[in-house]
Amino acid sequence: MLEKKIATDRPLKIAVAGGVTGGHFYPNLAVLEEFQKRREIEVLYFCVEGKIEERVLPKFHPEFKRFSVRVKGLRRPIFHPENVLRFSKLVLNSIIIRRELERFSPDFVYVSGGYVSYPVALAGKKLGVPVYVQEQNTIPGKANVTISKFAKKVFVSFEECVEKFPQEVREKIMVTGNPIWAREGKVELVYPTVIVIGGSGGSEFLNKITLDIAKLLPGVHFILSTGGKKVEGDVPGNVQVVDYIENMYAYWRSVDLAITRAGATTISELIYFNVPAVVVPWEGATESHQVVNAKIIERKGLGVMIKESEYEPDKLAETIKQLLAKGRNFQERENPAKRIVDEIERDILAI
Ligand SMILES: CC(=O)N[C@H]1[C@@H](OP(=O)(O)OP(=O)(O)OC[C@H]2O[C@@H](n3ccc(=O)[nH]c3=O)[C@H](O)[C@@H]2O)O[C@H](CO)[C@@H](O)[C@@H]1O
Repeated sequence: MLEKKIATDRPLKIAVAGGVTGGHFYPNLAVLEEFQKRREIEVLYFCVEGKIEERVLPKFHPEFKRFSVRVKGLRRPIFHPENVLRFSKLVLNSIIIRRELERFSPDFVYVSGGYVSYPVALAGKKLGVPVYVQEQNTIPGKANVTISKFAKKVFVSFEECVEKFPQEVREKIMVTGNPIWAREGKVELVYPTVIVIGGSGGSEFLNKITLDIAKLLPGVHFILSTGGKKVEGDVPGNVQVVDYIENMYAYWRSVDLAITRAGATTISELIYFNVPAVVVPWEGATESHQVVNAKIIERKGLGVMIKESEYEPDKLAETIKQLLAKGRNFQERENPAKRIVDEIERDILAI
């Protein structure tokens, strides 16, 4: 089928969904900013009420239109009684989303998972515009697998993700890497500084081990992002506690080491900015995907994975000393956002 191509001299209209957690949201921001470097764009971002995208977007991109949906994801296991109400709300929201999308009339839809991605992608399909879906993890989320069946292209971050999609969609998959939100900038820090990031929502476990380790390593400065989670216990003088860091790209470039959970986007950022790391996967994540993610850091020789059950303060302090002694080989790679934007432009623009 010969598709109508879009003229390059008018703004591109992009409908976007993906958020709730930073792991889904920041890769979208990276792609939108890459488009913005190249041409004028108009964006309608479908946010989930009260979540990260609703908070961060207006600060960095007040020019983007936003539409907030009040929704909660379905509970696992799927036959949970509360899901009856949640499912009805999803249906109602789907109708509202479709109406908003028609009104905006996008050139294409771009989604990255999380619970509004599916209704937005489906509405895009019904409207007859191309739908693109991006997966951050090694194991794809259920919504993304469903969307992949009618998507024009599927962008994945890791090679091992391809075989997790049904056979019939594999030819639409491109292994691009996970787009990185990498604006310009660095921060001035004392040497050595270790940053602790428990994903976008923080981690009580990482909060706890930071306090232990900081006592054992008084000469090391720690920055602990709690994601708003409580820090229990006395905070030593060498630990700086913050609720959330809005300019992570500047910190990734400037720290000497990171201690993190193994969310896919965090892992991709560690690799992109080449940050030595101790990675402690959250083992409750769906299908233990964080353990799979964490192993990538080991394979790349960038750091070590420690499981919660294997944690011993003295051993971890020793590992940190060794990684710090090795130093940092700062190096930025090509941003996967470029490959994704190149591909979409080739598809839809009359160039
Ligand atoms: C609990 C949960 O559902 N976790 C999932 C979620 O996690 P989560 O949102 O925690 O995902 P990631 O760890 O992958 O990404 C966190 C993002 O937030 C940013 N950040 C974090 C702290 C901070 O202070 N400032 C800041 O900007 C990081 O730089 C990164 O861009 O999405 C990931 C990607 O789909 C999944 O792999 C995770 O398993």
